Amino acid sequence: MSSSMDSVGVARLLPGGPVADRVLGEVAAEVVALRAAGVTPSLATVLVGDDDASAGYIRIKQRQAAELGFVSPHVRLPASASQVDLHRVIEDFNADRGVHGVLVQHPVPGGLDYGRALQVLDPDKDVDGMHPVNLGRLALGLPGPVPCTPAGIEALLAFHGVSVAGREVVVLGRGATLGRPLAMLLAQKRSTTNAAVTVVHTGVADWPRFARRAEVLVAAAGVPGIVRPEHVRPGAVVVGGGVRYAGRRLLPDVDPSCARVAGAITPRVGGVGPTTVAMLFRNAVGAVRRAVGG
Ligand SMILES: Nc1nc2c(c(=O)[nH]1)N[C@@H](CN(C=O)c1ccc(C(=O)N[C@@H](CCC(=O)O)C(=O)O)cc1)CN2
Repeated sequence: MSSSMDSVGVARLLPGGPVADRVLGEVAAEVVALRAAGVTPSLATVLVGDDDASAGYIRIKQRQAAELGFVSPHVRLPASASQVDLHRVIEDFNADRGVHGVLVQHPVPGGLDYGRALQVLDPDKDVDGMHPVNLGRLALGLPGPVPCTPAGIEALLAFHGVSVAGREVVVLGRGATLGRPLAMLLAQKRSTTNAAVTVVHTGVADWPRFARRAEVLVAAAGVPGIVRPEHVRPGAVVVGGGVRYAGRRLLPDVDPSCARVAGAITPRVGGVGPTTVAMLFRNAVGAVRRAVGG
């Protein structure tokens, strides 16, 4: 771990931008090599409904795909689409040998089941690492796509020299997209992981007791402002992973005043978010490699 545990005052910032730039640079080099070998990487995107924030993220991903040299077919379904409509789109992309990766933006409108839709997706084309087969691989430490935000957090900590090996990491939140996969990831036996991980959730009345123990505290609750300075061990590393959206406005779990107590902290904007998009493309290029047998 860095010297952050020794100093209390104004926390060192842990931006995600440079981490994303590095990962995207590696992906870009791979895309050049794939194209030189006659392979055109393809990442399909699916958006259901009219959620502004989701439409914005799809635009970001489409733009990034084009910059990196991916083709990126897109299907937008109306909010009135049925589960069967959504499954049909996914099945069509599954069957298309020219499409290497598929992402379904979440959340999907109420009435649709994102988890069921993921089960229809070919696990080899699952660039979000959220198919049960891929979460199973993560649980067993087998190679495969890792959910983007957890993978981004691991990369962000490693990039900034925050070692979690042998450290007490507390993940506040147990959701399928962040808390649970992150806990599995950080507990793995690798140089950038190997942590002593505790998962606690806001249904545990005494969750602050666990949070205050953490040398690295990851907020993954999706409850705006829930993590406050009194929940942070002085000098700890605080990672803001969880967010909730009010329209397009992002409401993070971590109150900015935590920077007074933490040794290091991700910024409210430009922290974990950019690494999420970068990891999507790392997974996407992995899907291309699997498809072409590389
Ligand atoms: N299929 C998926 N759906 C969703 C995912 C995902 O990984 N796969 N994650 C989020 C949304 N998301 C990407 O899809 C995403 C969220 C936030 C950011 C980001 O960079 N945010 C900025 C803040 C911008 C602001 O203030 O509004 C930041 O953190 O600096 C990128 C991607 C849910 N859906």
